[in-house]
Amino acid sequence: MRQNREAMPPALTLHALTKRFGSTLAADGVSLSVPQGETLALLGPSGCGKSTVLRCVAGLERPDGGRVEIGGRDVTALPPEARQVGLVFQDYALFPHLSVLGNVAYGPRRRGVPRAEAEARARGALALAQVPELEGRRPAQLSGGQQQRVALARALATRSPLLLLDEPLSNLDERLRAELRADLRGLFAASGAGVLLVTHDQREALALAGQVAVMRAGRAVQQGGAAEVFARPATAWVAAFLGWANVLPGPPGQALLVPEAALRPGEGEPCPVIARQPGEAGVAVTVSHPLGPLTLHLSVREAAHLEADTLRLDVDRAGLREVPDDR
Ligand SMILES: Nc1ncnc2c1ncn2[C@@H]1O[C@H](COP(=O)(O)OP(=O)(O)OP(=O)(O)O)[C@@H](O)[C@H]1O
Repeated sequence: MRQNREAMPPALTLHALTKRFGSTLAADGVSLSVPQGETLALLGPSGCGKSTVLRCVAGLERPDGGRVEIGGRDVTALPPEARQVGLVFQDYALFPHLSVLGNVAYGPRRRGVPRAEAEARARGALALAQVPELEGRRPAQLSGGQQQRVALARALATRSPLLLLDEPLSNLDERLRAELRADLRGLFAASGAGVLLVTHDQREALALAGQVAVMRAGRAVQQGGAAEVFARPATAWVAAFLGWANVLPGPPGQALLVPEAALRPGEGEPCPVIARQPGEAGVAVTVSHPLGPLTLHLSVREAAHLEADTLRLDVDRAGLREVPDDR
């Protein structure tokens, strides 16, 4: 199976995709690839161009330059309906006058699949999204989380080789988001589709995607395996965006990345504690260290090392990395 997949063209390839809105360069030569059956998260702060890239892939925006290939086919000039993609946006956009089953069967029906077959596919997709019991309801009779599952089922029912999701969990409360996040990865795998997922949420990217592309001001600044990108950010800006607490000034033009794994509380010289914040499983403390202010999370047991207003802290210098400071 795996060999077959590798021999197949990627689900999606972008070559130097560029899109302007007036003087805003929303996408600035973005190149990336989503292998068959894999999920790539497009991750970046608000306004960096994530949705623009996704909309160009879907055919909802026309790029000013570059090429979009889906399954090895150049679709740059094709209208959305000819592109074979399943779309899930943050506002669901279900048809209010159709039942859930009608909504989910709509895609295959439009592609000429006979009604019985389209409804069978829709039921299969609703089962995958774990809401088969909702098929007779109208969208107005669904909760936000249910609507989002139906929107996912609708995208799955198209059996498109590429699914595009724009902040699919952002309208849900924290509990529902955690619940659906846990299901999505399995759902993506079961679909076999390539998935391009837009999110500004680092945790969501890490939980859902094997691959990550970090975007900043229209450009894809770092791409790779999700764990690798999080563990080895290429620049200070990427590290800070990914939530690294300790990005310290380095030699001119450089920053020093200090992973928490390089910090040894309870060893070394006493350092003054300059801030402390209770967390879920212990306490986050910031100490003044000769390298700069360092923040670390202490378990309840490690917090025993805190003495009055100091913490002994040793830094394993072998674990530090210098990267360009592009902040
Ligand atoms: N239709 C449009 N007309 C003019 N400018 C636009 C349009 N769509 C997007 N932009 C601009 O292009 C840039 C990228 O927007 P985009 O929506 O792609 O960012 P994003 O990363 O998806 O942001 P968010 O996370 O806030 O949704 C922004 O500066 C935005 O204001």
